[in-house]
Amino acid sequence: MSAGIQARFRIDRGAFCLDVDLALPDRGVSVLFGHSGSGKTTILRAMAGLERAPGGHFAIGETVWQDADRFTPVHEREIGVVFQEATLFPHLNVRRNLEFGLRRVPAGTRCHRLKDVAEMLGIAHLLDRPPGQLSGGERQRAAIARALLNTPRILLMDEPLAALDLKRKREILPYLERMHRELSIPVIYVSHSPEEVARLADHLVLLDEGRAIASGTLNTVLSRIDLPAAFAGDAGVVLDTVIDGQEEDHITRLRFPGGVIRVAQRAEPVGTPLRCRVHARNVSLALVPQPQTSILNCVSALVVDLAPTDTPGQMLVRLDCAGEPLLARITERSVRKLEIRPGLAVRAQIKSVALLD
Ligand SMILES: Nc1ncnc2c1ncn2[C@@H]1O[C@H](COP(=O)(O)OP(=O)(O)OP(=O)(O)O)[C@@H](O)[C@H]1O
Repeated sequence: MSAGIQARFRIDRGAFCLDVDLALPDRGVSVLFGHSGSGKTTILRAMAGLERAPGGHFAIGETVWQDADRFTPVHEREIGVVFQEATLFPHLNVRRNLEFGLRRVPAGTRCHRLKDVAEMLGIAHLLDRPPGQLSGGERQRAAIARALLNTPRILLMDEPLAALDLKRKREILPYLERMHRELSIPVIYVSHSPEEVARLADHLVLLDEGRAIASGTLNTVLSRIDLPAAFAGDAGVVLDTVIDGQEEDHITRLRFPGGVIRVAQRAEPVGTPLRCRVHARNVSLALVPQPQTSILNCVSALVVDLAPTDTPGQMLVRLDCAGEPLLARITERSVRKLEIRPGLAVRAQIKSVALLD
C-alpha cells in the first residue's frame, strides 16, 4: 500500500505562522477549508515549491520533493496548478493552449489525451476559439484541461471557482465532479465554500490561523461537534446514497446504509449514486415514531454525543445511523425534555435534504 501524501510545513511570517503536519490520501479530492488568511494558499504554494519552508517535508508515496536535504524546484515537480483566474495565453486558441500542457506526454498518445480531457471538461467544441471568446467558466475549464494534460502526479487547485458568478459556478461543478470520479491522481483543492466541500471533498482539512484543527474523511470532520465555529449555521453531513426506486406522488426513494430517504422525483435510473447534504438545522428528534407528521423522512439512530453551539439555547447532537453520522440541531429545552444523552435510541426526522447535483 502506498504511503499517501505527507506534507509538513512550518513558515514563520511574524504575524502569521503556518505549522501543519498533514497525511492526505493519494487519491480523491482533499479540500483545504478555512477562513481568509488561515493559510490555505500558503500550503498549496509550499506543495508546489513556490514557497520555501525550511525543514519541511513533502512527499507523494515514494516521490519526495522536499526533505532535510532536498528541495525539488517547482519546474521539476510534476504538478498541475489551477488558480482563481484562468491563466491562458490570449494569443493562442484553446487547442494551442492545451498543447502547451502536453510536453511530458509521449507523442503517440497526445491527440487521444487532448480529445479525452477536452471532452471530460466539455470544451471539445471550443478548441479553435481564442480565450477572449470564452465565458469565465469555459476559460477555467480550459485551464484545468491544460493542467491535466501535463500528466501531473498531483493537481493543486486554489479556489478555481472563486472568480466566477453563481451561475458559472453551478455550470462548472458537474465537470469537477466528473473529473473527481474519473481521475486517479490526487487533487488538493482550496475552498471556503461549504457547498464545494460537500460536493467535491473526500478528505477535509479544517485550517485556523495556520494550523490544521481537523483532518479526516469528509463525514468524520463534518460530524465533529467540537468544532462549532467551522461551519456554524451550515453544520451538517453528506450522505452518499443510491436511487432505490420510484414511488407514487412523484417521489424517488434513496437508500443509504442508515435507511431510506424520500425526495422529489428524479429521472435517473435505479442504482444511480446521489450525494446529498443534510443540514443539522433540518433534523429534529423524537423518542417514538410520529405517525401524525408531514415529514416523510425518519430514520432510527443512536445519540453519540452533544455539545452547545455558538447560538445560546441551541445544541448540536451527533447521531449514529447504522454507522453513518448525522447531526441534529435542537434546543436545549428539547434536550432536557427528551432527556437526550449518549446511547439513547431516537428517531431522527429529516425535514429536507439538499441534493448535490
Ligand atoms: N508573501 C507574503 N508575505 C507575508 N505574508 C503573507 C504573504 N502571503 C500571505 N501572507 C499572509 O499569510 C497569511 C496566510 O495567507 P494565505 O494566502 O495562505 O491565506 P488563505 O487561507 O489562502 O486566505 P484566502 O482565503 O484569503 O486566500 C495571511 O495572514 C497573509 O496576509
